Amino acid sequence: MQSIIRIGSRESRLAVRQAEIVKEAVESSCPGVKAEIVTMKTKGDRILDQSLELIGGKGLFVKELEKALLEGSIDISVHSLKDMPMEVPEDLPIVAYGEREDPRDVLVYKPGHTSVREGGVIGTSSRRRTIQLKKLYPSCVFRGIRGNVQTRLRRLEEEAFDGTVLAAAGLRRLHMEAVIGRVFSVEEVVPAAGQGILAVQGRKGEDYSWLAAYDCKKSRAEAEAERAFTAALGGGCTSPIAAHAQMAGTELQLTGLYYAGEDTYWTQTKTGDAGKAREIGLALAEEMRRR
Ligand SMILES: NCc1[nH]cc(CCC(=O)O)c1CC(=O)O
Repeated sequence: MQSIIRIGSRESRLAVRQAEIVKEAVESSCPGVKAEIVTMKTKGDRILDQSLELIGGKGLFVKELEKALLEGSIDISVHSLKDMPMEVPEDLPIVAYGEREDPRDVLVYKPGHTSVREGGVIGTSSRRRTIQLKKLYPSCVFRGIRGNVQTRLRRLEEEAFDGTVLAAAGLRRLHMEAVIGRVFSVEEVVPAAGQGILAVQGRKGEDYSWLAAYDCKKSRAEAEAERAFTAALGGGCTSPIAAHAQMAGTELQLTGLYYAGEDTYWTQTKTGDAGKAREIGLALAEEMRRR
């Protein structure tokens, strides 16, 4: 095994922090192995003035890193699983899943405030978050706010936003829990497939046994159920599909959110054998589509 591992990452603070989490895990479980982080700017990071859905979707955050993996300039790359397209190239599979951080969405208030005023403006570019928050804040207006965590918090402070929705996981990894105003339960706001899970992408056929200690079987099962559901309903790009799985013992419970158009949606839960995570995802998608 080579003793210097190169970990590819996007340049944002959150992305680098996530790569560091994997670096620390690998270095501590494999004595003698050192890792270095190689950062690159992706198209998704460069184009901030347009909706992701319009410029090409989630793939924009991973393409540059996939090219580097294929060329061999990095050995693995670390991503938020939530940002990975449902179809991963066959030669660049996900080779490990991190233990899940807090999967919930949170609301951050404008500095100095403890609520969102009646008729206030909530910043989010996510249709998944918008349709669910409209029920909780029926008087509010929802406006797009792209950019990484730091950019969004700055815009919340400087622009006409009363609150913004972020993933708890990102804030916790950055040790920024202090900005959290309200935490939404996974029933109030069903998270995106993979939210809170880190995905390590690698090259097919390569020996990644040094990641075995990092790989989390529970995250893998939950991710497979959530991503199978989302992929089956054509999500991941423009439709606001949500899915959240929880594995306990040998059981896995999956809640899916099905979007029927014009802000109409419903949720449904299915439980089954955790060893059949993908099948649960596909079956729930089928049941919800037929309803
Ligand atoms: N789209 C950006 C993104 N991708 C993953 C996370 C959070 C970390 C995670 O879900 O693991 C975030 C930030 C956010 O939604 O607030």
